[in-house]
Amino acid sequence: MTAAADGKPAGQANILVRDLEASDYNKGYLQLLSQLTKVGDYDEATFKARFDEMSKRSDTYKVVVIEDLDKRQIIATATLVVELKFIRGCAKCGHVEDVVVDSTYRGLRLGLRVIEALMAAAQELGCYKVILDCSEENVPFYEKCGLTRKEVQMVKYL
Ligand SMILES: CC(=O)SCCNC(=O)CCNC(=O)[C@H](O)C(C)(C)COP(=O)(O)OP(=O)(O)OC[C@H]1O[C@@H](n2cnc3c(N)ncnc32)[C@H](O)[C@@H]1OP(=O)(O)O
Repeated sequence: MTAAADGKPAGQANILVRDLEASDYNKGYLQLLSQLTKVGDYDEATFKARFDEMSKRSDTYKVVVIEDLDKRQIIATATLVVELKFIRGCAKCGHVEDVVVDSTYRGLRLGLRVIEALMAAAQELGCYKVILDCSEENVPFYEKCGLTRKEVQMVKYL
């Protein structure tokens, strides 16, 4: 991705779609996530410990990122969590979480790219469906990604 002088992206992207790496702590991964929600204040060792826990469960967690190779910056991410079920012959259900594209890179189909990557991973991992919760305003985006509206979300914070 070449960025124009005003900071807005322009031209063809020099990007890489790949799995999250521990070194992405230093490429703005948490700053990107903070554009989605509160991340909290913690150091690199804490990030690395959580990264290692997730890496050990690679059949359960898949975190996809897009790196701007010129800036060495993480500009998009999404996470797949695979739930093991007893129903449907011990099926697996994929949950998409924590989808965010850096505000200066939105509208460049990078959101679509991370969702496509997760859908491919969900298929490879044997999920029979993929579900997610989102705001009303993001429904058109997910419809463009091939999902359809179903049921409602409920929550209780603990
Ligand atoms: C499960 C969850 O995590 S839900 C949380 C989702 N994340 C957020 O709300 C964080 C803030 N928002 C963002 O990071 C981004 O706006 C995202 C992730 C929602 C979308 O990423 P982008 O890279 O901007 O979207 P992208 O360019 O891939 O859009 C794909 C298509 O959806 C359309 N689209 C994207 N957002 C919207 C929208 N809000 N309303 C209507 N259409 C939209 C685009 O126009 C495009 O259509 P096209 O194929 O006809 O060109």
